Amino acid sequence: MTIECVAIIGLGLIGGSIGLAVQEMLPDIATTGWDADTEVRRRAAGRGLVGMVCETVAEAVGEADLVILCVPVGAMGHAAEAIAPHLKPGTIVSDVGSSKNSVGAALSAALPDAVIIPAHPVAGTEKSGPEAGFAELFRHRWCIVTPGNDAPQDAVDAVSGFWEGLGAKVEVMDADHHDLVLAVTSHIPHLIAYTIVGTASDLEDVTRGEVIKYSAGGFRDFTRIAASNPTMWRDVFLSNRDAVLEVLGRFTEDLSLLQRAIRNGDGDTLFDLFERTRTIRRSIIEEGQDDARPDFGRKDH
Ligand SMILES: NC(=O)C1=CN([C@@H]2O[C@H](COP(=O)(O)OP(=O)(O)OC[C@H]3O[C@@H](n4cnc5c(N)ncnc54)[C@H](O)[C@@H]3O)[C@@H](O)[C@H]2O)C=CC1
Ligand SMILES: O=C(O)C(=O)Cc1ccc(O)cc1
Repeated sequence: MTIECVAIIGLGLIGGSIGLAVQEMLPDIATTGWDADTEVRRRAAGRGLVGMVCETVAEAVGEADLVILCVPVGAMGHAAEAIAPHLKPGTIVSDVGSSKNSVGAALSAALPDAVIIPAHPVAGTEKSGPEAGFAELFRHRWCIVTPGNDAPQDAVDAVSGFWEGLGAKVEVMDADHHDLVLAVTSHIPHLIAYTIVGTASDLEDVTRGEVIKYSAGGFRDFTRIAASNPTMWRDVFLSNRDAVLEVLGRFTEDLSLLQRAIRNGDGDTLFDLFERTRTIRRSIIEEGQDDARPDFGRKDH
């Protein structure tokens, strides 16, 4: 199955990065794009995020062999309904949503006859919008593909090959497992960051100026994550509710154990945990997965 034309719906950080990456790394594939926001379309055209920014969704997807929905998870169903009447037969529809179960269900409901191959590039930043995209975003990063049981293998291979062409490493997984893994590695860490930054800003005896002035590395790192797109992350937590609540339950139990250890002066419990967690950080650095920004995340950096 050859992909000659890709349509990107949603021209923000991820859609824009895909558009730039295809033009740079897969120049034989034509790119079209559309965004519901007129101003985003104008800025996307200005940056040349895709070969042609279209004024209608029909124009954007009509010739596409692959359509990739790059909108917030809560908007995937609407975007799928908008493209539905305009697809040519055999077009593959994919997405980049950070949660996969609910998105897969929304796409199947809106596009009962389409070939749907959901995917999630596990690469991003705290930034959003058409100015935030860059072509190298996916290089050396994982992209998880979550096809349904009846998905045609040639379409799975086409989507996997597409992501590999953008420099990503591909793993195929079922959507349930994806959602549990990402709850641990991405969704709960974001929730923790949002919480601690909120807690700091609510402390009555510590001024806002002091929080900013004395923000040592730890708090500063949390503020980067807590600056992430509110619409996108609201949708992630609402859509991956079950897995997030499952992992959050475990997390709060573990936090209570640490609370008790501190109260009891139990240094061994604290030390043993901190020693164990340090090895995880070392493994991430050895894997070359330590930063999402350009020029990072490579062993040769
Ligand atoms: N930001 C990140 O680091 C990552 C995000 N993702 C996923 O990628 C998707 C997009 O996220 P970003 O690019 O960061 O967001 P973004 O906010 O930068 O871009 C989303 C774009 O979608 C447009 N949009 C919203 N509803 C629409 C609709 N119904 N039809 C057409 N356009 C519509 C918005 O106008 C906006 O320009 C989300 O589902 C997110 O979960 C996946 C990996 C990383
Ligand atoms: O900026 C960061 O640290 C991220 O975690 C980016 C990110 C956000 C959402 C995803 O689904 C995947 C990656």
